Amino acid sequence: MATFSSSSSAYSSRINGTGSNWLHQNTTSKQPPFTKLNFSLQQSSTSKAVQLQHGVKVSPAKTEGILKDGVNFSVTLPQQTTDIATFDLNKESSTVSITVVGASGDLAKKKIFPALFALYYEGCLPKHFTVFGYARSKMTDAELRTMVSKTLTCRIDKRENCDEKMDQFLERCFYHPGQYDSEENFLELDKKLKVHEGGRVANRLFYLSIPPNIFIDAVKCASTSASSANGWTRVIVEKPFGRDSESSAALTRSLKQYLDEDQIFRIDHYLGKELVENLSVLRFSNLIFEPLWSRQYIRNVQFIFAEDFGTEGRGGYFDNYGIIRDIMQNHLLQILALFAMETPVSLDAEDIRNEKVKVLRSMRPLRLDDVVTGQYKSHTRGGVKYPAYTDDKTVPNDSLTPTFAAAALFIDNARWDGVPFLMKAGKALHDRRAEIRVQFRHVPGNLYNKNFGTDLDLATNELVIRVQPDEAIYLKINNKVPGLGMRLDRSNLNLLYAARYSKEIPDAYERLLLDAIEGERRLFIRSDELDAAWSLFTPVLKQLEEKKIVPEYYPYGSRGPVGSHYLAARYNVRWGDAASDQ
Ligand SMILES: NC(=O)C1=CN([C@@H]2O[C@H](COP(=O)(O)OP(=O)(O)OC[C@H]3O[C@@H](n4cnc5c(N)ncnc54)[C@H](OP(=O)(O)O)[C@@H]3O)[C@@H](O)[C@H]2O)C=CC1
Ligand SMILES: O=C1O[C@H](COP(=O)(O)O)[C@@H](O)[C@H](O)[C@H]1O
Repeated sequence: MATFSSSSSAYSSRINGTGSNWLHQNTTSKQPPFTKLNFSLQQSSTSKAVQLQHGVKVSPAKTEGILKDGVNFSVTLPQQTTDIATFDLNKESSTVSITVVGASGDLAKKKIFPALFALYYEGCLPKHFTVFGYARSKMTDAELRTMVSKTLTCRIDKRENCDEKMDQFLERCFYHPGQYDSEENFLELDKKLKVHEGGRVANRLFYLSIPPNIFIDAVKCASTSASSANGWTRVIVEKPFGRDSESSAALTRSLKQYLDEDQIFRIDHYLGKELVENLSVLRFSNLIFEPLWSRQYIRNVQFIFAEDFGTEGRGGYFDNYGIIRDIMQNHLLQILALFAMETPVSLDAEDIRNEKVKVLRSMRPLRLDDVVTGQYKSHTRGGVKYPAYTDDKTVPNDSLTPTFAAAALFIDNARWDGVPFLMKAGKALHDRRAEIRVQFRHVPGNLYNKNFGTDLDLATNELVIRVQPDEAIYLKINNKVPGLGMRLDRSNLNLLYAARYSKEIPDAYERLLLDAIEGERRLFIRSDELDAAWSLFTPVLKQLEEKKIVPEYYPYGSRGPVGSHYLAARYNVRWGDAASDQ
Protein backbone atom coordinates (compact mmCIF):
# COMPACT_ATOMS: atom_id res chain seq x y z
CA MET A 1 0.00 0.00 0.00
CA ALA A 2 1.19 3.51 -0.66
CA THR A 3 -0.15 6.61 0.93
CA PHE A 4 0.54 10.24 0.77
CA SER A 5 -0.98 13.16 2.51
CA SER A 6 -1.53 16.68 1.45
CA SER A 7 -3.19 19.70 2.87
CA SER A 8 -3.73 23.24 1.79
CA SER A 9 -1.30 24.60 4.33
CA ALA A 10 1.42 21.97 4.22
CA TYR A 11 2.51 19.58 1.59
CA SER A 12 4.35 16.36 1.94
CA SER A 13 4.37 12.91 0.53
CA ARG A 14 4.85 9.47 1.98
CA ILE A 15 5.42 6.81 -0.59
CA ASN A 16 6.05 3.27 0.46
CA GLY A 17 5.89 -0.06 -1.17
CA THR A 18 4.39 -3.25 0.04
CA GLY A 19 7.13 -5.86 0.22
CA SER A 20 9.24 -4.09 -2.34
CA ASN A 21 8.71 -0.76 -4.02
CA TRP A 22 5.57 -0.92 -6.04
CA LEU A 23 5.63 2.76 -6.66
CA HIS A 24 8.33 5.15 -7.55
CA GLN A 25 7.73 8.84 -7.21
CA ASN A 26 9.11 10.70 -10.19
CA THR A 27 8.12 14.28 -9.73
CA THR A 28 6.08 16.39 -7.43
CA SER A 29 4.39 19.59 -8.44
CA LYS A 30 6.42 22.41 -6.96
CA GLN A 31 3.43 24.63 -6.38
CA PRO A 32 2.01 24.55 -2.87
CA PRO A 33 -0.57 23.40 -2.16
CA PHE A 34 0.73 20.48 -4.18
CA THR A 35 -1.83 18.89 -6.33
CA LYS A 36 -0.01 16.43 -8.45
CA LEU A 37 2.35 13.50 -8.04
CA ASN A 38 3.75 11.45 -10.89
CA PHE A 39 4.59 7.80 -10.41
CA SER A 40 5.75 4.84 -12.36
CA LEU A 41 5.31 1.25 -11.31
CA GLN A 42 8.60 -0.40 -10.49
CA GLN A 43 7.67 -3.95 -9.71
CA SER A 44 7.91 -6.17 -12.75
CA SER A 45 5.22 -8.68 -12.02
CA THR A 46 1.53 -8.77 -12.56
CA SER A 47 -0.77 -5.82 -13.09
CA LYS A 48 -1.96 -3.98 -10.04
CA ALA A 49 -5.40 -2.69 -9.28
CA VAL A 50 -5.65 0.82 -7.95
CA GLN A 51 -8.12 1.98 -5.38
CA LEU A 52 -8.38 5.68 -4.83
CA GLN A 53 -10.15 7.35 -1.98
CA HIS A 54 -11.26 10.80 -0.89
CA GLY A 55 -11.97 12.09 -4.39
CA VAL A 56 -8.42 11.59 -5.58
CA LYS A 57 -8.15 11.44 -9.37
CA VAL A 58 -5.67 9.42 -11.35
CA SER A 59 -4.68 10.04 -14.93
CA PRO A 60 -4.52 8.81 -17.62
CA ALA A 61 -8.09 7.69 -17.05
CA LYS A 62 -7.51 4.19 -18.35
CA THR A 63 -5.16 3.46 -15.48
CA GLU A 64 -8.17 3.74 -13.17
CA GLY A 65 -8.84 0.01 -13.21
CA ILE A 66 -5.63 -1.87 -13.86
CA LEU A 67 -2.12 -0.48 -14.02
CA LYS A 68 0.46 -2.20 -16.15
CA ASP A 69 4.08 -2.30 -15.07
CA GLY A 70 6.13 0.51 -16.47
CA VAL A 71 3.09 2.74 -16.94
CA ASN A 72 3.60 6.28 -15.78
CA PHE A 73 0.67 7.93 -14.17
CA SER A 74 -0.07 10.98 -12.15
CA VAL A 75 -2.38 11.58 -9.27
CA THR A 76 -4.28 14.75 -8.60
CA LEU A 77 -5.48 15.72 -5.17
CA PRO A 78 -8.35 18.07 -4.51
CA GLN A 79 -6.83 21.39 -3.44
CA GLN A 80 -8.26 21.24 0.02
CA THR A 81 -7.46 17.63 0.76
CA THR A 82 -6.53 17.25 4.38
CA ASP A 83 -7.11 13.55 4.75
CA ILE A 84 -4.69 10.86 3.82
CA ALA A 85 -5.41 9.44 0.41
CA THR A 86 -4.85 5.72 0.19
CA PHE A 87 -3.69 3.73 -2.79
CA ASP A 88 -3.77 0.01 -2.60
CA LEU A 89 -1.91 -1.25 -5.57
CA ASN A 90 -2.37 -4.89 -4.88
CA LYS A 91 -5.44 -4.78 -2.75
CA GLU A 92 -6.90 -8.03 -3.97
CA SER A 93 -3.70 -9.94 -3.54
CA SER A 94 -2.29 -8.78 -0.20
CA THR A 95 -3.33 -8.70 3.41
CA VAL A 96 -1.87 -7.42 6.65
CA SER A 97 -2.09 -9.42 9.88
CA ILE A 98 -1.34 -7.48 13.03
CA THR A 99 -0.54 -9.69 16.01
CA VAL A 100 -0.51 -7.99 19.38
CA VAL A 101 1.79 -10.16 21.49
CA GLY A 102 0.84 -9.53 25.13
CA ALA A 103 -2.74 -8.70 24.15
CA SER A 104 -4.00 -9.14 27.71
CA GLY A 105 -1.72 -6.39 29.02
CA ASP A 106 -2.04 -2.77 29.99
CA LEU A 107 -0.50 -1.17 26.90
CA ALA A 108 -2.46 -3.35 24.50
CA LYS A 109 -5.76 -2.38 26.12
CA LYS A 110 -4.90 1.25 26.73
CA LYS A 111 -3.20 2.15 23.48
CA ILE A 112 -2.75 -0.50 20.81
CA PHE A 113 -6.31 -1.78 20.26
CA PRO A 114 -7.81 1.74 20.47
CA ALA A 115 -5.24 3.00 17.94
CA LEU A 116 -6.00 0.12 15.58
CA PHE A 117 -9.70 0.84 15.84
CA ALA A 118 -9.16 4.55 15.20
CA LEU A 119 -7.15 3.68 12.08
CA TYR A 120 -9.92 1.36 10.96
CA TYR A 121 -12.55 4.02 11.60
CA GLU A 122 -10.57 6.55 9.56
CA GLY A 123 -10.23 4.11 6.65
CA CYS A 124 -6.46 3.94 7.01
CA LEU A 125 -6.11 0.17 7.33
CA PRO A 126 -5.78 -1.92 4.17
CA LYS A 127 -8.86 -3.58 2.74
CA HIS A 128 -7.74 -6.99 3.94
CA PHE A 129 -6.46 -7.01 7.49
CA THR A 130 -6.80 -9.13 10.59
CA VAL A 131 -5.92 -8.36 14.19
CA PHE A 132 -4.76 -11.23 16.39
CA GLY A 133 -4.29 -11.06 20.13
CA TYR A 134 -1.66 -13.44 21.50
CA ALA A 135 -0.87 -14.00 25.18
CA ARG A 136 -0.75 -16.79 27.76
CA SER A 137 -4.13 -15.90 29.28
CA LYS A 138 -6.90 -18.22 28.25
CA MET A 139 -9.41 -16.29 26.15
CA THR A 140 -11.75 -17.04 23.29
CA ASP A 141 -12.19 -14.77 20.27
CA ALA A 142 -15.44 -13.56 21.84
CA GLU A 143 -13.73 -12.79 25.14
CA LEU A 144 -10.98 -10.85 23.40
CA ARG A 145 -13.64 -8.86 21.52
CA THR A 146 -15.41 -8.07 24.78
CA MET A 147 -12.14 -7.01 26.36
CA VAL A 148 -11.27 -4.83 23.38
CA SER A 149 -14.72 -3.26 23.13
CA LYS A 150 -14.70 -2.40 26.84
CA THR A 151 -11.39 -0.62 26.56
CA LEU A 152 -11.91 1.18 23.28
CA THR A 153 -12.08 4.51 25.00
CA CYS A 154 -10.57 6.54 22.27
CA ARG A 155 -11.04 9.79 20.40
CA ILE A 156 -13.51 8.10 18.07
CA ASP A 157 -16.05 7.38 20.83
CA LYS A 158 -18.43 10.19 20.06
CA ARG A 159 -18.16 9.97 16.30
CA GLU A 160 -20.81 9.00 13.78
CA ASN A 161 -21.49 5.26 13.29
CA CYS A 162 -18.96 4.43 15.95
CA ASP A 163 -20.87 1.37 17.19
CA GLU A 164 -21.35 0.00 13.72
CA LYS A 165 -17.70 0.50 12.84
CA MET A 166 -16.71 -1.07 16.14
CA ASP A 167 -18.72 -4.20 15.35
CA GLN A 168 -17.08 -4.42 11.93
CA PHE A 169 -13.67 -3.95 13.50
CA LEU A 170 -14.28 -6.57 16.17
CA GLU A 171 -15.23 -9.11 13.51
CA ARG A 172 -11.64 -8.79 12.31
CA CYS A 173 -10.20 -9.44 15.79
CA PHE A 174 -9.19 -12.94 16.92
CA TYR A 175 -7.24 -14.48 19.75
CA HIS A 176 -4.74 -17.26 20.11
CA PRO A 177 -3.50 -18.30 23.56
CA GLY A 178 0.12 -19.36 23.77
CA GLN A 179 3.43 -19.21 25.55
CA TYR A 180 5.96 -16.62 24.43
CA ASP A 181 8.73 -19.21 24.08
CA SER A 182 6.77 -21.93 22.35
CA GLU A 183 7.50 -22.46 18.67
CA GLU A 184 4.63 -24.91 18.64
CA ASN A 185 2.17 -22.26 19.84
CA PHE A 186 3.46 -19.79 17.25
CA LEU A 187 3.07 -22.48 14.56
CA GLU A 188 -0.56 -22.80 15.61
CA LEU A 189 -0.87 -19.04 15.28
CA ASP A 190 0.74 -19.25 11.84
CA LYS A 191 -1.90 -21.75 10.76
CA LYS A 192 -4.70 -19.49 11.91
CA LEU A 193 -3.12 -16.49 10.23
CA LYS A 194 -2.90 -18.43 6.97
CA VAL A 195 -6.60 -19.22 7.09
CA HIS A 196 -7.42 -15.53 7.36
CA GLU A 197 -4.89 -14.54 4.75
CA GLY A 198 -6.72 -16.73 2.27
CA GLY A 199 -3.77 -17.29 -0.06
CA ARG A 200 -3.05 -13.58 -0.56
CA VAL A 201 0.40 -12.02 -0.23
CA ALA A 202 0.69 -12.12 3.55
CA ASN A 203 2.26 -9.19 5.36
CA ARG A 204 2.69 -9.65 9.08
CA LEU A 205 3.24 -7.15 11.84
CA PHE A 206 4.00 -8.36 15.36
CA TYR A 207 3.63 -5.81 18.13
CA LEU A 208 5.65 -6.94 21.16
CA SER A 209 3.65 -5.52 24.02
CA ILE A 210 5.33 -7.67 26.66
CA PRO A 211 7.93 -7.22 29.38
CA PRO A 212 11.50 -6.97 28.04
CA ASN A 213 12.73 -10.22 29.60
CA ILE A 214 10.62 -12.18 27.11
CA PHE A 215 11.25 -10.07 23.97
CA ILE A 216 13.82 -12.40 22.50
CA ASP A 217 11.87 -15.60 23.10
CA ALA A 218 8.88 -14.08 21.37
CA VAL A 219 10.93 -12.68 18.47
CA LYS A 220 12.62 -16.04 17.97
CA CYS A 221 9.32 -17.91 17.88
CA ALA A 222 7.55 -15.34 15.73
CA SER A 223 10.36 -15.24 13.20
CA THR A 224 11.02 -18.96 13.00
CA SER A 225 7.43 -20.20 13.22
CA ALA A 226 5.12 -17.39 12.15
CA SER A 227 7.02 -15.28 9.60
CA SER A 228 5.32 -14.52 6.36
CA ALA A 229 6.35 -16.81 3.54
CA ASN A 230 5.64 -14.37 0.72
CA GLY A 231 5.27 -10.86 2.16
CA TRP A 232 7.02 -8.76 4.75
CA THR A 233 7.37 -9.53 8.46
CA ARG A 234 7.94 -6.61 10.81
CA VAL A 235 8.23 -6.44 14.58
CA ILE A 236 7.43 -3.43 16.70
CA VAL A 237 9.51 -3.49 19.87
CA GLU A 238 8.45 -1.46 22.90
CA LYS A 239 10.89 0.19 25.21
CA PRO A 240 12.86 -0.38 27.38
CA PHE A 241 15.58 -1.25 24.87
CA GLY A 242 17.95 -2.44 27.58
CA ARG A 243 19.10 -0.73 30.79
CA ASP A 244 22.48 0.55 29.59
CA SER A 245 24.86 0.41 26.65
CA GLU A 246 25.82 -3.23 27.24
CA SER A 247 22.34 -4.67 27.71
CA SER A 248 20.99 -2.62 24.82
CA ALA A 249 23.75 -3.86 22.52
CA ALA A 250 23.07 -7.42 23.67
CA LEU A 251 19.35 -6.97 22.93
CA THR A 252 20.15 -5.62 19.46
CA ARG A 253 22.51 -8.53 18.79
CA SER A 254 19.86 -11.03 19.86
CA LEU A 255 17.15 -9.36 17.80
CA LYS A 256 19.44 -9.39 14.78
CA GLN A 257 19.88 -13.14 15.07
CA TYR A 258 16.29 -13.42 13.96
CA LEU A 259 15.48 -10.16 12.19
CA ASP A 260 17.13 -7.72 9.82
CA GLU A 261 17.43 -4.14 11.06
CA ASP A 262 14.77 -3.04 8.59
CA GLN A 263 12.28 -5.48 10.14
CA ILE A 264 12.75 -3.97 13.60
CA PHE A 265 10.56 -1.00 14.51
CA ARG A 266 11.73 0.36 17.87
CA ILE A 267 8.92 2.52 19.07
CA ASP A 268 9.28 5.76 20.99
CA HIS A 269 5.73 7.00 21.16
CA TYR A 270 6.81 10.60 21.76
CA LEU A 271 8.01 10.68 18.16
CA GLY A 272 4.42 10.03 17.12
CA LYS A 273 3.06 13.05 18.98
CA GLU A 274 1.71 15.79 16.76
CA LEU A 275 3.87 18.61 18.08
CA VAL A 276 7.01 16.52 17.92
CA GLU A 277 6.20 15.68 14.27
CA ASN A 278 5.73 19.39 13.71
CA LEU A 279 9.11 20.34 15.08
CA SER A 280 10.86 19.86 11.74
CA VAL A 281 8.12 21.74 9.91
CA LEU A 282 8.45 24.63 12.32
CA ARG A 283 12.23 24.73 11.93
CA PHE A 284 12.74 23.98 8.29
CA SER A 285 9.80 25.60 6.61
CA ASN A 286 9.71 28.95 8.39
CA LEU A 287 12.36 31.45 7.45
CA ILE A 288 12.04 33.23 10.75
CA PHE A 289 13.12 30.32 12.94
CA GLU A 290 15.98 28.45 11.28
CA PRO A 291 18.36 31.46 11.15
CA LEU A 292 17.90 31.90 14.91
CA TRP A 293 18.45 28.21 15.67
CA SER A 294 21.97 28.31 17.09
CA ARG A 295 24.20 29.46 19.93
CA GLN A 296 24.22 32.90 18.38
CA TYR A 297 20.63 33.62 19.40
CA ILE A 298 19.57 30.81 21.73
CA ARG A 299 20.61 31.04 25.37
CA ASN A 300 19.32 27.67 26.50
CA VAL A 301 16.79 25.00 25.61
CA GLN A 302 14.62 23.12 28.11
CA PHE A 303 12.82 19.81 27.69
CA ILE A 304 10.27 19.31 30.41
CA PHE A 305 8.15 16.27 31.22
CA ALA A 306 5.86 16.22 34.24
CA GLU A 307 3.13 13.88 35.37
CA ASP A 308 0.72 14.62 38.20
CA PHE A 309 0.46 10.96 39.18
CA GLY A 310 2.94 8.46 40.51
CA THR A 311 4.00 5.06 39.22
CA GLU A 312 0.60 3.64 40.13
CA GLY A 313 0.48 0.00 39.11
CA ARG A 314 3.82 0.08 37.28
CA GLY A 315 6.16 0.27 40.27
CA GLY A 316 7.56 -3.20 39.59
CA TYR A 317 8.74 -2.19 36.14
CA PHE A 318 9.70 1.34 37.13
CA ASP A 319 11.91 0.43 40.05
CA ASN A 320 14.27 -1.42 37.75
CA TYR A 321 14.56 1.56 35.42
CA GLY A 322 13.89 4.94 37.06
CA ILE A 323 12.93 8.20 35.42
CA ILE A 324 16.22 8.74 33.54
CA ARG A 325 15.77 5.51 31.59
CA ASP A 326 11.98 5.77 31.45
CA ILE A 327 11.74 9.29 30.01
CA MET A 328 15.05 11.10 29.51
CA GLN A 329 17.21 8.63 27.63
CA ASN A 330 14.43 8.05 25.09
CA HIS A 331 11.52 10.50 24.86
CA LEU A 332 13.32 13.71 25.82
CA LEU A 333 16.57 12.84 24.08
CA GLN A 334 14.72 11.98 20.86
CA ILE A 335 13.01 15.35 20.94
CA LEU A 336 16.34 17.03 21.63
CA ALA A 337 17.89 15.28 18.62
CA LEU A 338 15.10 16.47 16.33
CA PHE A 339 15.39 19.94 17.79
CA ALA A 340 19.15 20.25 17.40
CA MET A 341 20.00 18.19 14.29
CA GLU A 342 21.33 19.80 11.13
CA THR A 343 19.06 20.05 8.10
CA PRO A 344 18.67 16.53 6.68
CA VAL A 345 19.32 15.93 2.99
CA SER A 346 15.68 14.96 2.56
CA LEU A 347 12.72 13.82 4.59
CA ASP A 348 13.63 10.17 3.98
CA ALA A 349 13.90 8.09 7.12
CA GLU A 350 17.60 7.38 6.68
CA ASP A 351 18.50 11.00 6.04
CA ILE A 352 16.67 12.14 9.16
CA ARG A 353 18.05 9.35 11.30
CA ASN A 354 21.58 10.08 10.01
CA GLU A 355 21.29 13.65 11.27
CA LYS A 356 19.88 12.55 14.61
CA VAL A 357 22.77 10.16 15.14
CA LYS A 358 25.28 12.87 14.29
CA VAL A 359 23.91 15.27 16.85
CA LEU A 360 23.70 12.57 19.53
CA ARG A 361 27.29 11.62 18.85
CA SER A 362 28.32 15.27 19.22
CA MET A 363 26.99 15.35 22.76
CA ARG A 364 29.07 15.05 25.91
CA PRO A 365 28.17 12.09 28.13
CA LEU A 366 26.18 13.38 31.09
CA ARG A 367 28.30 14.05 34.22
CA LEU A 368 27.17 13.16 37.73
CA ASP A 369 27.60 16.82 38.74
CA ASP A 370 25.10 17.80 36.09
CA VAL A 371 22.30 15.61 37.43
CA VAL A 372 19.86 16.05 40.28
CA THR A 373 17.62 13.17 41.28
CA GLY A 374 14.50 13.06 43.40
CA GLN A 375 11.92 10.65 44.72
CA TYR A 376 8.37 11.51 45.78
CA LYS A 377 7.27 11.07 49.35
CA SER A 378 3.83 10.90 50.85
CA HIS A 379 1.87 14.10 51.19
CA THR A 380 -1.53 14.94 52.62
CA ARG A 381 -3.53 17.68 50.93
CA GLY A 382 -7.18 18.57 51.47
CA GLY A 383 -7.55 15.59 53.77
CA VAL A 384 -6.32 13.21 51.04
CA LYS A 385 -3.16 11.25 51.66
CA TYR A 386 -1.08 10.77 48.53
CA PRO A 387 1.34 7.81 48.67
CA ALA A 388 5.12 7.82 48.67
CA TYR A 389 6.85 6.00 45.81
CA THR A 390 7.98 3.33 48.27
CA ASP A 391 4.39 2.79 49.47
CA ASP A 392 3.89 0.81 46.24
CA LYS A 393 3.95 -2.85 47.29
CA THR A 394 6.06 -3.80 44.28
CA VAL A 395 8.78 -1.30 45.26
CA PRO A 396 11.38 -2.15 47.96
CA ASN A 397 11.08 0.09 51.04
CA ASP A 398 14.68 1.25 50.71
CA SER A 399 14.53 1.94 46.98
CA LEU A 400 16.73 4.82 45.77
CA THR A 401 15.23 4.80 42.29
CA PRO A 402 14.70 8.35 41.06
CA THR A 403 11.16 9.35 40.13
CA PHE A 404 12.46 12.81 39.24
CA ALA A 405 15.62 13.97 37.51
CA ALA A 406 17.00 17.17 36.11
CA ALA A 407 20.08 17.22 33.89
CA ALA A 408 22.26 19.63 31.93
CA LEU A 409 23.53 18.37 28.58
CA PHE A 410 25.81 19.92 25.99
CA ILE A 411 26.31 19.50 22.27
CA ASP A 412 29.91 20.05 21.28
CA ASN A 413 29.43 21.21 17.73
CA ALA A 414 29.68 24.53 15.93
CA ARG A 415 25.98 25.27 16.15
CA TRP A 416 25.43 24.58 19.83
CA ASP A 417 28.79 25.04 21.55
CA GLY A 418 28.19 26.21 25.14
CA VAL A 419 24.38 26.20 25.02
CA PRO A 420 22.90 24.32 27.99
CA PHE A 421 20.22 21.82 27.01
CA LEU A 422 18.34 21.21 30.23
CA MET A 423 16.04 18.29 30.85
CA LYS A 424 13.60 17.79 33.68
CA ALA A 425 11.32 14.80 34.12
CA GLY A 426 9.25 13.73 37.07
CA LYS A 427 6.30 11.78 38.35
CA ALA A 428 3.85 12.87 41.05
CA LEU A 429 4.43 16.56 40.39
CA HIS A 430 1.93 19.40 40.57
CA ASP A 431 0.81 19.19 36.93
CA ARG A 432 1.01 17.15 33.75
CA ARG A 433 2.90 18.63 30.83
CA ALA A 434 5.47 17.98 28.17
CA GLU A 435 7.08 20.94 26.50
CA ILE A 436 10.12 22.41 24.84
CA ARG A 437 11.21 25.89 25.91
CA VAL A 438 13.66 27.89 23.89
CA GLN A 439 15.04 30.92 25.70
CA PHE A 440 16.64 33.49 23.44
CA ARG A 441 19.51 35.83 24.25
CA HIS A 442 19.17 39.44 25.37
CA VAL A 443 18.66 42.09 22.72
CA PRO A 444 22.08 43.77 22.47
CA GLY A 445 21.93 47.47 23.31
CA ASN A 446 18.21 47.25 23.91
CA LEU A 447 16.78 50.78 23.88
CA TYR A 448 14.11 49.69 26.30
CA ASN A 449 16.34 48.13 28.93
CA LYS A 450 15.27 50.66 31.52
CA ASN A 451 11.65 49.59 31.08
CA PHE A 452 12.43 46.04 32.12
CA GLY A 453 13.77 46.65 35.60
CA THR A 454 16.87 44.88 36.79
CA ASP A 455 16.10 41.35 35.64
CA LEU A 456 16.81 41.38 31.92
CA ASP A 457 16.38 37.61 31.72
CA LEU A 458 12.69 38.10 32.26
CA ALA A 459 12.51 40.22 29.13
CA THR A 460 14.05 37.83 26.63
CA ASN A 461 11.96 36.08 24.02
CA GLU A 462 10.90 32.53 24.74
CA LEU A 463 9.43 30.06 22.27
CA VAL A 464 7.32 27.35 23.87
CA ILE A 465 6.28 24.21 22.05
CA ARG A 466 3.70 22.57 24.27
CA VAL A 467 3.52 18.91 23.31
CA GLN A 468 0.74 18.17 25.79
CA PRO A 469 -1.81 18.86 27.11
CA ASP A 470 -3.51 21.64 25.09
CA GLU A 471 -1.05 21.48 22.23
CA ALA A 472 0.27 24.91 21.39
CA ILE A 473 3.19 26.89 20.04
CA TYR A 474 3.63 30.30 21.54
CA LEU A 475 6.24 32.98 21.46
CA LYS A 476 6.73 35.41 24.29
CA ILE A 477 7.43 38.88 23.03
CA ASN A 478 7.78 42.29 24.62
CA ASN A 479 5.03 44.70 23.75
CA LYS A 480 3.95 48.21 24.55
CA VAL A 481 0.91 48.36 26.77
CA PRO A 482 -1.55 50.60 24.89
CA GLY A 483 -1.78 54.10 26.35
CA LEU A 484 0.00 57.41 26.52
CA GLY A 485 2.84 56.17 28.69
CA MET A 486 5.61 53.74 27.77
CA ARG A 487 4.91 50.64 29.76
CA LEU A 488 6.00 47.30 28.35
CA ASP A 489 4.63 43.89 29.07
CA ARG A 490 5.20 40.33 27.93
CA SER A 491 2.58 38.91 25.62
CA ASN A 492 2.17 35.63 23.82
CA LEU A 493 1.83 35.16 20.08
CA ASN A 494 -0.19 32.04 20.55
CA LEU A 495 -0.99 29.18 18.20
CA LEU A 496 -3.34 27.13 20.31
CA TYR A 497 -4.22 24.03 18.32
CA ALA A 498 -7.73 23.64 19.71
CA ALA A 499 -8.59 27.16 18.59
CA ARG A 500 -6.88 26.96 15.19
CA TYR A 501 -7.78 23.44 14.03
CA SER A 502 -11.15 21.81 14.38
CA LYS A 503 -9.65 18.40 13.60
CA GLU A 504 -8.86 16.27 16.61
CA ILE A 505 -5.28 15.20 17.11
CA PRO A 506 -4.63 11.49 16.54
CA ASP A 507 -2.98 9.49 19.27
CA ALA A 508 0.75 8.92 18.76
CA TYR A 509 0.19 5.16 18.54
CA GLU A 510 -2.12 5.60 15.53
CA ARG A 511 0.54 7.41 13.53
CA LEU A 512 3.24 4.93 14.52
CA LEU A 513 1.17 1.83 13.80
CA LEU A 514 0.21 3.21 10.41
CA ASP A 515 3.84 4.00 9.67
CA ALA A 516 4.92 0.49 10.65
CA ILE A 517 2.26 -1.01 8.37
CA GLU A 518 3.47 1.20 5.55
CA GLY A 519 7.15 0.55 6.22
CA GLU A 520 7.85 4.20 7.06
CA ARG A 521 10.80 4.16 9.48
CA ARG A 522 11.33 7.87 10.03
CA LEU A 523 9.73 7.86 13.50
CA PHE A 524 11.36 4.65 14.73
CA ILE A 525 14.75 4.38 16.40
CA ARG A 526 17.65 2.91 14.45
CA SER A 527 20.18 0.79 16.35
CA ASP A 528 23.02 3.31 16.01
CA GLU A 529 20.77 6.06 17.42
CA LEU A 530 20.06 3.81 20.35
CA ASP A 531 23.77 3.12 20.95
CA ALA A 532 24.52 6.85 20.84
CA ALA A 533 21.67 7.60 23.24
CA TRP A 534 22.80 4.98 25.74
CA SER A 535 26.42 6.12 25.68
CA LEU A 536 25.32 9.54 26.93
CA PHE A 537 23.49 8.19 29.96
CA THR A 538 25.18 4.88 30.86
CA PRO A 539 28.18 6.32 32.79
CA VAL A 540 26.00 8.49 35.04
CA LEU A 541 23.43 5.75 35.58
CA LYS A 542 26.24 3.45 36.74
CA GLN A 543 27.62 6.08 39.12
CA LEU A 544 24.20 6.82 40.59
CA GLU A 545 23.75 3.13 41.31
CA GLU A 546 27.29 2.30 42.44
CA LYS A 547 27.54 5.33 44.72
CA LYS A 548 24.00 4.71 45.96
CA ILE A 549 23.18 8.40 45.52
CA VAL A 550 20.23 9.27 47.71
CA PRO A 551 17.55 11.19 45.80
CA GLU A 552 16.16 14.45 47.14
CA TYR A 553 12.70 13.70 48.53
CA TYR A 554 9.84 15.89 47.33
CA PRO A 555 6.19 15.83 48.37
CA TYR A 556 3.70 14.16 46.03
CA GLY A 557 2.05 16.94 44.01
CA SER A 558 4.84 19.49 44.49
CA ARG A 559 7.10 21.14 41.90
CA GLY A 560 9.91 18.68 42.60
CA PRO A 561 13.32 19.02 44.27
CA VAL A 562 14.82 22.44 44.83
CA GLY A 563 18.11 20.98 43.58
CA SER A 564 16.85 21.33 40.01
CA HIS A 565 16.85 25.11 40.43
CA TYR A 566 20.43 25.12 41.72
CA LEU A 567 21.49 23.01 38.76
CA ALA A 568 19.82 25.42 36.31
CA ALA A 569 21.25 28.45 38.13
CA ARG A 570 24.77 27.04 37.71
CA TYR A 571 24.28 27.58 33.97
CA ASN A 572 22.49 30.92 34.37
CA VAL A 573 19.19 29.33 33.50
CA ARG A 574 15.78 29.72 35.05
CA TRP A 575 13.25 26.98 34.37
CA GLY A 576 10.58 28.45 32.11
CA ASP A 577 7.76 26.49 33.71
CA ALA A 578 8.45 28.12 37.08
CA ALA A 579 7.62 31.61 35.81
CA SER A 580 4.26 33.08 36.72
CA ASP A 581 3.33 33.88 33.09
CA GLN A 582 4.05 30.35 31.83
N1 LIG B 1 1.83 0.24 29.95
C1 LIG B 1 2.35 1.36 29.49
O1 LIG B 1 1.82 2.46 29.65
C2 LIG B 1 3.64 1.31 28.73
C3 LIG B 1 4.28 0.12 28.49
N2 LIG B 1 5.45 0.10 27.75
C4 LIG B 1 6.12 -1.16 27.45
O2 LIG B 1 5.23 -1.99 26.73
C5 LIG B 1 5.39 -3.34 27.09
C6 LIG B 1 4.08 -3.88 27.61
O3 LIG B 1 3.67 -3.10 28.71
P1 LIG B 1 2.41 -3.49 29.61
O4 LIG B 1 1.25 -3.82 28.76
O5 LIG B 1 2.30 -2.44 30.63
O6 LIG B 1 2.95 -4.80 30.28
P2 LIG B 1 2.16 -5.86 31.17
O7 LIG B 1 2.91 -6.02 32.43
O8 LIG B 1 0.72 -5.53 31.25
O9 LIG B 1 2.41 -7.20 30.34
C7 LIG B 1 1.79 -7.50 29.10
C8 LIG B 1 1.40 -8.96 29.10
O10 LIG B 1 2.59 -9.75 29.12
C9 LIG B 1 2.36 -10.91 29.90
N3 LIG B 1 3.34 -10.94 31.00
C10 LIG B 1 3.47 -10.05 31.99
N4 LIG B 1 4.49 -10.39 32.80
C11 LIG B 1 5.01 -11.51 32.31
C12 LIG B 1 6.09 -12.34 32.68
N5 LIG B 1 6.85 -12.07 33.74
N6 LIG B 1 6.35 -13.43 31.93
C13 LIG B 1 5.61 -13.70 30.86
N7 LIG B 1 4.57 -12.94 30.45
C14 LIG B 1 4.28 -11.87 31.16
C15 LIG B 1 0.95 -10.83 30.47
O11 LIG B 1 0.11 -11.57 29.60
P3 LIG B 1 -0.26 -13.10 29.86
O12 LIG B 1 -0.08 -13.38 31.31
O13 LIG B 1 -1.68 -13.20 29.40
O14 LIG B 1 0.68 -13.83 29.00
C16 LIG B 1 0.59 -9.37 30.31
O15 LIG B 1 -0.77 -9.17 30.09
C17 LIG B 1 6.51 -3.36 28.12
O16 LIG B 1 7.72 -3.58 27.46
C18 LIG B 1 6.48 -1.96 28.70
O17 LIG B 1 7.73 -1.58 29.20
C19 LIG B 1 5.97 1.24 27.22
C20 LIG B 1 5.38 2.45 27.43
C21 LIG B 1 4.20 2.60 28.23
O1 LIG C 1 6.85 5.73 28.06
C1 LIG C 1 6.25 6.19 29.01
O2 LIG C 1 5.40 7.20 28.81
C2 LIG C 1 4.37 7.49 29.74
C3 LIG C 1 3.88 8.88 29.39
O3 LIG C 1 3.34 8.89 28.12
P1 LIG C 1 2.24 9.97 27.73
O4 LIG C 1 2.06 9.78 26.28
O5 LIG C 1 1.03 9.64 28.54
O6 LIG C 1 2.80 11.29 28.10
C4 LIG C 1 4.88 7.41 31.15
O7 LIG C 1 3.79 7.53 32.04
C5 LIG C 1 5.54 6.08 31.39
O8 LIG C 1 6.12 6.04 32.66
C6 LIG C 1 6.62 5.82 30.37
O9 LIG C 1 7.06 4.48 30.46
